[in-house]
Amino acid sequence: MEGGELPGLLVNEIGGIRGILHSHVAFLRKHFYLITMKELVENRKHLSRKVQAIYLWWHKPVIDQELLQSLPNLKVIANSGVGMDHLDLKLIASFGVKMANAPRAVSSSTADAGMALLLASARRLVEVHHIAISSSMDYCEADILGVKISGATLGIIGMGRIGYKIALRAKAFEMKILYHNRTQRKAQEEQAVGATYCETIDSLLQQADFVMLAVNLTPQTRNLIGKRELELMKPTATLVNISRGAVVDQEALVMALQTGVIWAAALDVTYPEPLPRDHPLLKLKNVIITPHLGIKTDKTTYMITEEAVENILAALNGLPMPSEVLPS
Ligand SMILES: O=C(O)[C@H](O)CO
Repeated sequence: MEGGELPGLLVNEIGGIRGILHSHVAFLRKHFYLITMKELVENRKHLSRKVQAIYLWWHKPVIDQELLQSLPNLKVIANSGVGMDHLDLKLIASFGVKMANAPRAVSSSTADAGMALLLASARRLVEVHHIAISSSMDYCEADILGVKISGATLGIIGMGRIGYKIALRAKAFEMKILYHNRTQRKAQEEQAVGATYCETIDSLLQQADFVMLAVNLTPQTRNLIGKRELELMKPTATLVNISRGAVVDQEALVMALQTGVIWAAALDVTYPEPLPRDHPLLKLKNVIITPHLGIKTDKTTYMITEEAVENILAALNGLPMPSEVLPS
């Protein structure tokens, strides 16, 4: 069955490690004739002309010149997340192909994940879980003392949708909120959560008990937090990263955590992902690492697919796309 006149949608695979979720297939098939990369490779002559859209799941399939050249009717690529750092936007645009991300769907869950990491790190949940399930349950109270959340200062770097949702959550936890935003000051958001704007990242780093990274990865934010920045942080502070691993100089971070320059780190993102099993970050007690958990809830992933479909259909029908991303 070829889906009648439905437009062809290329996906990496269905299920598996880098495939769209089985639970989304029926919904996608209402609108598209689904083609997997394997099917495309096996039947290029027949299928390549059918592909009008690509839905990227966990950055797959890889979009390169060869793939773009092989799909003469491709009109739009939708990404299952907000970060587009894995794509060469200029290359894609040069083929006349539009692009979209999914900012509406991802922000709440990513902010939840950031807050979960902050809380887990502050109260040492992973360490105490291991104590609780160990046979002896012997521990010295002084060894599991954490950081009090209410009254502590959170510094958010990047006050976009996700940064703002983190601020809303932090307000409910009675935290003092500082933020820095590279492009513009966010007066409305500031007022809504009682946040204080820091002109410079340095001043935020010096004051915060928790630093939350919520920026996109761009050439300007790569290695934004290096040795110098870590040394500006309080020795009692925690770094939480929910953006991209490459925003932090990981070697400098390892050193800072090993030598007590900062107290702890909680990372949803690293480079590479996953880290090699012998990576020093995996050996440190003052680090919590989650495997890019941000969007991973049943409802969020479904909403992402809905947002992708909305964008693809708009592009195919010549309508404005709700979350179009233009090359900068
Ligand atoms: O970019 C995002 O929205 C998440 O990191 C998932 O890729």
